[in-house]
Amino acid sequence: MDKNIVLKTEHIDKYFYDPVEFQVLKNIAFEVEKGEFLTLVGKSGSGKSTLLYILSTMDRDYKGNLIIDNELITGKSVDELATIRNEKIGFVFQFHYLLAEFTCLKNVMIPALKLGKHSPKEIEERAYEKLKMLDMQDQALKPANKLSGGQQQRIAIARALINDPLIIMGDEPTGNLDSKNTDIVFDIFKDLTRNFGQTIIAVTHDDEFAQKSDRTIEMKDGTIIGSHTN
Ligand SMILES: Nc1ncnc2c1ncn2[C@@H]1O[C@H](COP(=O)(O)OP(=O)(O)OP(=O)(O)O)[C@@H](O)[C@H]1O
Repeated sequence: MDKNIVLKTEHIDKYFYDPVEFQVLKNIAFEVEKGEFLTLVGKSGSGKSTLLYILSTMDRDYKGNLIIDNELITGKSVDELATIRNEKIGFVFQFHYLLAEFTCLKNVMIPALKLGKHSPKEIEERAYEKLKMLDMQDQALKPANKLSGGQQQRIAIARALINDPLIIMGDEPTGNLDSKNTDIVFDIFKDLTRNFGQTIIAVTHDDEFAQKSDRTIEMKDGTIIGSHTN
């Protein structure tokens, strides 16, 4: 098998017990290849966010297996998961959660400072590199809250890239953007997958965004009902 699989789920089931027992995910099994731009779609309540939470190693309470980078993630401790997450996963959310008073540069540096693998000077250089990739280097020293929504999302993408993650997970990454900025974010994701071998898994309600991605997994009532190569 010469496919380069970066993430795999095997028969993932998940239940919620409050207020009554309810199976939110049923037998979720799929693989994601390196460099793939994958979108997860489905009606509200179909289980997309619950699944993304598991894929991003933030939820440990499920049945089945999650494998990332050929390593079994299921069963690891909270601390082990935090390390794996910092090293291998970048996050882009609907709301960017930038620290408003901090400069853009500092915001981008934070996940690398937390990881503590490089000196602050090296991290600053890397942060400038990422800002440059996103054409945001001129904004580096501005406080994050002085930028437009679209610009702030680009800073959030630079922040997600700072530790050179294996996978970027997006939870409605364009949910708060107008169509022009949605297109910009889409083009950035496409460029990252095409030219930098980045893998992206994004939950979206935007059908057009999904149809332009490489592959769309469709969920309904906690199951995968389709996987379409676009
Ligand atoms: N903590 C929880 N306890 C109980 N039920 C929950 C919990 N979180 C989510 N659910 C239920 O699980 C189902 C799936 O929710 P989830 O948020 O994963 O759906 P979704 O597809 O991401 O929806 P949306 O598109 O609206 O974000 C829903 O019926 C929701 O009400």
